Amino acid sequence: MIRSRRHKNRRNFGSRRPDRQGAGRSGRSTSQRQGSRNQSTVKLDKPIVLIGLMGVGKTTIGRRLSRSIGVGFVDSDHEIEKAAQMSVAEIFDSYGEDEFRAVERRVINRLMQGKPKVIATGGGAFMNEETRALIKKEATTIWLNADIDVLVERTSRRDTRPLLKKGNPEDILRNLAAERNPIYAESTLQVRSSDGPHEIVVANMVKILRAYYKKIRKSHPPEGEKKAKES
Ligand SMILES: Nc1ncnc2c1ncn2[C@@H]1O[C@H](COP(=O)(O)OP(=O)(O)OP(=O)(O)O)[C@@H](O)[C@H]1O
Ligand SMILES: O=C(O)C1=C[C@@H](O)[C@@H](O)[C@H](O)C1
Ligand SMILES: [Mg+2]
Repeated sequence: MIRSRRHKNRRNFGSRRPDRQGAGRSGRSTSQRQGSRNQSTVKLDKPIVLIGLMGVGKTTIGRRLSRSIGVGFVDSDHEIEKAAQMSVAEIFDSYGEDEFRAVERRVINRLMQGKPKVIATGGGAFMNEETRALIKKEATTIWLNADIDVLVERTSRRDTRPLLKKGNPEDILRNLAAERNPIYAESTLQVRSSDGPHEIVVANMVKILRAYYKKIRKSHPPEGEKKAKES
């Protein structure tokens, strides 16, 4: 089992609670403070979990989405790297993918506790049966999707994804899309991550989220509202 270098005596290092990470003296995270300036705060009942292939924008779009709706943001790959004090590539090299997936499940479980926030996952997280069951039970999921040629270009910008080093990145992404897309399609919502400014994708996400919350709150009004209607 991977052990945190910072927490050598702690087993299951992925279980540390993150609630106040990135929080300033106000106790609110940077993205919460920035979000409150944008006047588009959305009240979340559950975390929003972003899923999709490598390079689709889970991290960069997710961070912007969190600012835009005034909630916190965390990224499971970054949290794993922080806890292990190793990069994702080093974890794959030293411990293998199975161990990475086990740590990823624990970290995502921890990240879903506490105040609802936006959580960007690694591209393979939702493919793990246990992790998927946990995410589907506890979160609203958004599948970010894009064409393969767009993903090839975006992932070519950084050499940090171990799965893409095993051969031709375009072939690997095509195979992963064929295998994963039917599973990603189990998400609550889907959004295209087309090329162009990130803000356009974020605005589209906010629109789709608002429509979804409106629909579910109409069919399942919060307890307070239900009582008011009954009386
Ligand atoms: N909608 C978009 N338009 C233009 N560029 C984008 C868009 N979304 C992401 N990018 C760019 O693509 C690259 C990869 O994005 P990002 O790291 O957010 O992907 P990811 O889904 O988190 O990937 P991974 O699963 O490997 O963590 C970054 O350079 C990012 O700025
Ligand atoms: O798609 C995947 O399986 C991965 C995506 C990255 O975010 C990392 O989580 C890791 O490189 C594996
Ligand atoms: Mg990412």
